[in-house]
Amino acid sequence: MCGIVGIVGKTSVNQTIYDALTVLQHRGQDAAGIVTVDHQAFRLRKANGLVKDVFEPKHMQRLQGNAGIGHVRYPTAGSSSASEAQPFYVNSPFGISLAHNGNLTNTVELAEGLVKKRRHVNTTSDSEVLLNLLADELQETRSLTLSADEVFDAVAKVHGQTRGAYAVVAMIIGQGLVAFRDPFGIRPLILGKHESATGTEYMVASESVALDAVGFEVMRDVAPGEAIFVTLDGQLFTRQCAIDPNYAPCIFEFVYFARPDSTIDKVSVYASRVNMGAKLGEKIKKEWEDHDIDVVIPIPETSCDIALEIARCMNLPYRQGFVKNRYIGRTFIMPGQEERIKSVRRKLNAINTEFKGKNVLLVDDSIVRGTTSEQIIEMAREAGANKVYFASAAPEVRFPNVYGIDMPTSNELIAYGRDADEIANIIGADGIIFQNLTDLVEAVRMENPEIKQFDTSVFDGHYITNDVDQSYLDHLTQLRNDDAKLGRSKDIGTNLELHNVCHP
Ligand SMILES: O=P(O)(O)OC[C@H]1O[C@H](OP(=O)(O)OP(=O)(O)O)[C@H](O)[C@@H]1O
Ligand SMILES: NC(=O)CC[C@H](N)C(=O)O
Ligand SMILES: [Mg+2]
Repeated sequence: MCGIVGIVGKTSVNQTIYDALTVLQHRGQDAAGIVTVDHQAFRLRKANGLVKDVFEPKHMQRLQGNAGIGHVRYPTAGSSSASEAQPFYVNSPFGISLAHNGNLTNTVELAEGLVKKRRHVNTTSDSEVLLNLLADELQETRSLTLSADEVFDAVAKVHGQTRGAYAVVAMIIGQGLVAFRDPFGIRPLILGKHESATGTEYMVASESVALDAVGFEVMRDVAPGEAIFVTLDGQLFTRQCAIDPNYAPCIFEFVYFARPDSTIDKVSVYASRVNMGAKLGEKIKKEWEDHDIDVVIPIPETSCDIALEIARCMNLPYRQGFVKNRYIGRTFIMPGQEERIKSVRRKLNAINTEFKGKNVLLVDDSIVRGTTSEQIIEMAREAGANKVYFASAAPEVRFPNVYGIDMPTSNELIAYGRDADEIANIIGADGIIFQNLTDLVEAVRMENPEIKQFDTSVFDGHYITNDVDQSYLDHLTQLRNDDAKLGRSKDIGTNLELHNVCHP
């Protein structure tokens, strides 16, 4: 789940993009990049690492210009090499740079098509394919100055060919900023503005929190299928570019990915999590009528708001029994299972007094691979808990994700082919309870009933783009299982590296 940002400002945008990326860091910890437009040249800095480590003062100085885009990466395609960090660049037409959140499901077919058009894609990244596709459509225009309609026609043609999830920002030299969202709006994208002394500045970002952090005011969500074009002198154009847009945002954004202080598609992520807590609390009361739970304890950080509501609903005390090391990032989006396992104990530590002799209900937003729950239950027992129950605010995750969350194989999912008792057994819980899918959907929809459906594929195997079959999933397994990823990581550095050219 990557984070993207794009700004057309009236003064230098480097610091604003940097600041926006720091509050989108929870969406991708592997790599970061910024491109700015400095007169007729792109300035680029991208590398592996966190935002604070990637951009040193010397890089920031080079990132001159009043317009730019930025990206934080959590890889779901290709390798994790720095050369596959984003934004990507292509020199024709005009010079285009692009950053993408999501994952295409027909990358192979699109890449083959590009080869036939004599376009070269140098990496295994789906985002570089997407950039070349956009470039190829823009190439059809003949004018030196693009009109908004020419840009929108190109986006419409991109929609016509691509399948999967994509929220995109792209910068075209001499022309402006383009942003668009796939026809299902699977990944989030929001538009904002800032009235400066010299005119209106526009910004698009993955989450509203990025706008808040840099003093931009939210205008609205970019609609599924819609495109935004902001000229370099600050004129805003918008158009629906999909033939049949069909709102179906990814429900996992609300469960886990997004920050609670963001609003996505008019849904407060925080409020939706509180609703998840209320629904799950009711279910626990109903199904475990004679429970002997003494205390509710969240597994920081994402589940805290959910657990607090469960405790309120069940009339039980809520205690922060685990302390989170604030310097360790999110474990789920770390690249390898070994690192994820090690990081749970580095990240969370128990306060023994909160567990000693008690029957505790541990709450998490979700159980995916079971990496966290298994170790946390062990820690609760080591801390002296009597019984350890477990509640998950999301239903059992049984199907791979193909839209920008890196869980490509069923086998790695703890709930795959197992019922609740078997899962409880493996993670060592005395009892386990999962949210119902209908309750989860309702918890989010309560905040915006206009959303009629969500992508819930990880729970029910129904892939909203209707193009995902078993052979595609098998292909994905082959491509992205841990061994394959490890193999590819050895290639790091062998790609043509068209980035970080430094003029001292
Ligand atoms: O079953 P698993 O494969 O372990 O995945 C689920 C866990 O991973 C996430 O936490 P993470 O540490 O990534 O982030 P957080 O601090 O935002 O909760 C999520 O909140 C669950 O705790
Ligand atoms: N999580 C994402 O949005 C990933 C974007 C893109 N597919 C990549 O791997 O870089
Ligand atoms: Mg967590």
